[in-house]
Parts: sequence; C-alpha cells; structure tokens
Amino acid sequence: MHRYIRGQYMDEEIGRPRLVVQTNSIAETDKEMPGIRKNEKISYRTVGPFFIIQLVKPGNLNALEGEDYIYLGELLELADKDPHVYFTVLQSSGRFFSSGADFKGIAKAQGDSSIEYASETSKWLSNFVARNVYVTDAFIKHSKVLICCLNGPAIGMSAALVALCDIVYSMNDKVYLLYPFANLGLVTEGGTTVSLPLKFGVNTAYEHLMFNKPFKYDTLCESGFISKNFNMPSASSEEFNTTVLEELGRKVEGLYLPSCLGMKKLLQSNHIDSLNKINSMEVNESLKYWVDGEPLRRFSQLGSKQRKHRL
Ligand SMILES: CCCCCCC/C=C/C(=O)SCCNC(=O)CCNC(=O)[C@H](O)C(C)(C)COP(=O)(O)OP(=O)(O)OC[C@H]1O[C@@H](n2cnc3c(N)ncnc32)[C@H](O)[C@@H]1OP(=O)(O)O
Repeated sequence: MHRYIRGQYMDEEIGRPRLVVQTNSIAETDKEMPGIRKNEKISYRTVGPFFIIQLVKPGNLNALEGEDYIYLGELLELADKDPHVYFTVLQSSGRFFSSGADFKGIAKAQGDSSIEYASETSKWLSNFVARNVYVTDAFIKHSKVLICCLNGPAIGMSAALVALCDIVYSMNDKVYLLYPFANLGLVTEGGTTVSLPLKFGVNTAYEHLMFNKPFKYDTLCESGFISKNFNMPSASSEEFNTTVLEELGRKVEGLYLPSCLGMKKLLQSNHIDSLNKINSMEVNESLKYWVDGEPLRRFSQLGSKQRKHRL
C-alpha cells in the first residue's frame, strides 16, 4: 500500500519509506476506517494525501438532516487525526452540490415526541444550536487544507460550509450559492456573518443576504471565491470529481506537504478568532427564531411547494 509520508509516496509493505514512481493515477487506499458509523448519504475514502468526503444522495439534491451535518463534522475530525492526510476534499453527486437542510428532517424534529423536552428552548438547543455549532466549529478549526468541488449549486447551511473551504473548484458556470435565511425566517449561520463579507466584500454580502439573492458564477469568479472553473458543461459529476482528483494528484507531486499544513495554520490564524466568536453569536441569535416558530412555518411551505426561492 502506498501512502504519502512527509511529502512523498512511501511503500508500507516493506516497512520503511521508499519513494514510489507515480504515473498520473493516484494510489487509492479506499479502506474502511474504524471508529465511525456509516451514513447512506455521505461516503468517505482516502486517496494518497486526500481524504475525500462525497455527498451521495442526488435524489433530494443532497439535502442533509441534522445527523448528516454531525456526521460531516465527525468525518472532518477523522481527517484531522490521520497523519497521512493533508487535504480534505468535498465532492458531491448529481445536479446540486447540496440543497441544504432537509425540510423533512426539520419537520421530524418539530414533531419529535420520543423525547420530552422541558421547553421549546430546550428542544431547539438540541435540534439546532448544538448541531449547528458543532459542524461549523469542525470546519472552522479543520487543520487540513479544505477543497470543495462544486458540481452544482449549494444552498443554506451547506453553502455556509462551502464558504468555509480554503479552495473551491467549479464544474461549470451554472453553479451558484444561495443563503436564503431572510426567506426562511432565519439569520446568518455557519459563520456566514464573517465568511461572506470576507470573501465577497461587506456591501455585496449585505445585498445578497438581505434580498435573498444568489451569488452567481460571475460574482463567485470576480471575487476569487472560485479558484478554477473546470468548464465541463456536459460532463457528469463523477467525471468532474475524477478530473479534479487527477489534477490535484499532479499538483502535489514533489511538494513537501507539511509546508502546506504549516501555511494553512498561519492563514487560518487571520480569521479564526472572529469565526469562533460569530459561531456562538449566530446560533444564540437564531434560537429565538426557532422558538418563535417562523422557520418551521416557512420550511413547511417549502416542503409543500407553497414557497419558492427566487433564483
Ligand atoms: C446542522 C443543523 C441542521 C439544521 C440547520 C437548519 C438551518 C437551515 C439551514 C439551511 O440549509 S436553509 C436552506 C434550506 N434549503 C432550501 O431552502 C432549498 C429547498 N429546495 C428548493 O428550493 C428547490 O428544491 C431547489 C433547490 C431550488 C431546486 O428546485 P428544482 O425545481 O430544480 O428541484 P425540486 O423538484 O424542487 O427538487 C428535487 C427533489 O429534491 C427535493 N429537495 C430539494 N431540496 C430539498 C431539501 N432542502 N430538503 C428535502 N428535499 C429537498 C425535492 O423535494 C424534490 O423531491 P421530490 O419532490 O422529487 O421527491
């Protein structure tokens, strides 16, 4: 089995480091990792120095429930702990990267009678605050370089996590990010109070957040949010994912990978304090809205197609 150790491919079978001559294909370990449960909507594997997380439920546009977001956070922790991993790569499937929080999951949390909560505050602390703060924190503090492969649009909480990635590649010019908090009776979450002004400028962030306006491809490019458009308009998401991974394999050849992690730590230090602070402020502000019930009413309208986002 070949592994990246200290910036080189090594042969673990002979029990000592040996440089392996690589072609364009990357050695793939694709093994199950211990200590983590399975999730049918999210898969993961390691390929050389890359820890790959893939959303695999295109049928509902990769919408995620609270437990799925927690799982994402747990996978990030797994990648953090693996000394052979230098890059965490987020991929998806189908026509959307992710349509955000699953409205069926929200309805489930609302009607959950299996647990007797002391109050609405207690209920939404469990179902919203704890989950949201956990996954956002996992992205904020992640020590490996976070790369997002945007095969399509991302919405809501999922789009917030995309905005916490270090490098974003797009499959084509149809991608967009939508933060529909004003349409759903919510406030900024997932660090977007900081990440969006940082990445797009304060006034552009205001305009898109206040009026529920998607960040379309042109804005994503002009701002430098997307590092490269792979321009594969008629390809499948799988073809895009494979192409990105092959290109990444070539990009890291010859690099001293610990340097990448050292630079990540330094670059991260620019904004980590304000992101940590806002993570807590966002969920505490949001809690009032959940307790009041407006997001539930609006999510329910989304589910029954009485409410739509303007795109
Ligand atoms: C960590 C804590 C978790 C809690 C976080 C709570 C805070 C919330 C954060 C958010 O993420 S807010 C954003 C929520 N998401 C949305 O508002 C998007 C809702 N979806 C849409 O507006 C539209 O589906 C679309 C994305 C604009 C695509 O429209 P299109 O017409 O192209 O496709 P559809 O026919 O509508 O969808 C296809 C299929 O997918 C299902 N689906 C889409 N989005 C969701 C979703 N968010 N949850 C569950 N299911 C979703 C949709 O119902 C369709 O299914 P079928 O009807 O064909 O079975």
